[in-house]
Amino acid sequence: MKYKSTRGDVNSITFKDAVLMGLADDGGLLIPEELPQISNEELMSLKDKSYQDVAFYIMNKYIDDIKEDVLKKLIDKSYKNFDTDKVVPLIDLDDFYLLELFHGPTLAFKDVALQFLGNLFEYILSERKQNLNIIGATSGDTGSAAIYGVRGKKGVKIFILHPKGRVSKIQELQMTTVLDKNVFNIAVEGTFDDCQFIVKEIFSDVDFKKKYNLGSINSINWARVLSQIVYYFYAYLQTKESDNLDKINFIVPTGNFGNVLAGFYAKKMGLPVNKLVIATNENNILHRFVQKGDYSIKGVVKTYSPSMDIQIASNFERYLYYLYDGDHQKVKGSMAALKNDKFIKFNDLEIEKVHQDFDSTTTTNEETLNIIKTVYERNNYIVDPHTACGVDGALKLKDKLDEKFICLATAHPAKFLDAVKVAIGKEPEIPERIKELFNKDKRVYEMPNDVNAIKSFIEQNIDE
Ligand SMILES: N[C@@H](CCOP(=O)(O)O)C(=O)O
Repeated sequence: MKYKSTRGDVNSITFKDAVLMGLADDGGLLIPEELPQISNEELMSLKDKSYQDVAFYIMNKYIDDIKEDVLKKLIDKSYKNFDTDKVVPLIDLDDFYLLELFHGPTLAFKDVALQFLGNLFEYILSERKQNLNIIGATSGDTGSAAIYGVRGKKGVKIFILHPKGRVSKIQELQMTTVLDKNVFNIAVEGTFDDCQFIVKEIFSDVDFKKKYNLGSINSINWARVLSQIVYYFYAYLQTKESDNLDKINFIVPTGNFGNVLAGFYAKKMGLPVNKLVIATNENNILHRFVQKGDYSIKGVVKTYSPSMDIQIASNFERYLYYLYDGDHQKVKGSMAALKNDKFIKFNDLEIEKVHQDFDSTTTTNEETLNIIKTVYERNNYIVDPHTACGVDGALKLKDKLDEKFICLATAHPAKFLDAVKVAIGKEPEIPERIKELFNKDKRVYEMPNDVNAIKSFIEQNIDE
């Protein structure tokens, strides 16, 4: 399988090169040249297989420059640090299923991809005798998952930008208490969108990127999306509906559009999915897009689900490529319009096409708290505020969509103690590894929202 850019000026590169390139050198995002298909027979042959086996089967369709036995080893190593054999267990709560994606080291779905990406980087870098300087932006969960994915790996430094005061206390501690010399946490005076903008600006300086071997751990990186495609298959295979190959809806709490995009790829590969529902909080640009074709950027508001406090979803560009039937010029035009005019215009035909695959919901802060309470009282189960947006969406759409829902439970509630306490009057059970964070030393660099200042900080601390 070869990879190309959504903007058309990078073509035919290998999987390993795509992983190291991160953001395509023409400013676009890398996508596979073809979409591998999976037949119903193949799908059924995966039933009762382990997560690792399903991961190998799906990923191997997209990777032809890593030997099969090496890929298997990388996958096995990546899921050793999860606290359940199933890696991502599916819970049946009668009205809907919950896919628990938070059993990795940092208790969020990001671990599923970032444990793999850390091992993949290590393997490719040692093969090429190369160093890597990772630069990433986080609204809360990616940062710690990336740091845990690469800590202790040789030849890697990592710089993570987070919006100061806009992540939860636990999310902040999970990042800033890692004191390894190769880890740099930068708290930026701004929003996640500002952080992501800075990262993309730095990557767009291709000379700088090449001089310092810059790499990406955000879902800009194709390997992130690929690892996440796997759990859509694995989740489906665990449902009762899969016995008859019946369709199912997935509802995905959405910020940067990487997670739901992975579901889109799974659907395009042949997984029996009815709708992928984009669940947003009050930062609901993607909901306005799906419902009315209104993709206009408004200010980011702070919510109980900070990881989704995003207006400019980086993976949207990958989806645009498919919406525009592979027209690179149209993708470039829309991305330029978004940068300059702060909106993209869509026509009715395009929105009709969006509705073939997607539906969407939006959840207010108040509704988020209500849902945490409702699920707790009804099911004796505590969902985190991001998952709550998904569950809220599933309940809102259950009369419209007949098929059963799988709600992606994207984080452990202990990461959001304050919100949970407001909702149900008590804290969830706190895992030992979270309790320990409160007694640890911290290191964080506070910086202005300024590309040049951050670029020169990185340059001073980077390896050539
Ligand atoms: N919600 C994310 C934001 C970054 O998204 P990514 O999927 O591109 O890494 C976070 O928690 O950091």
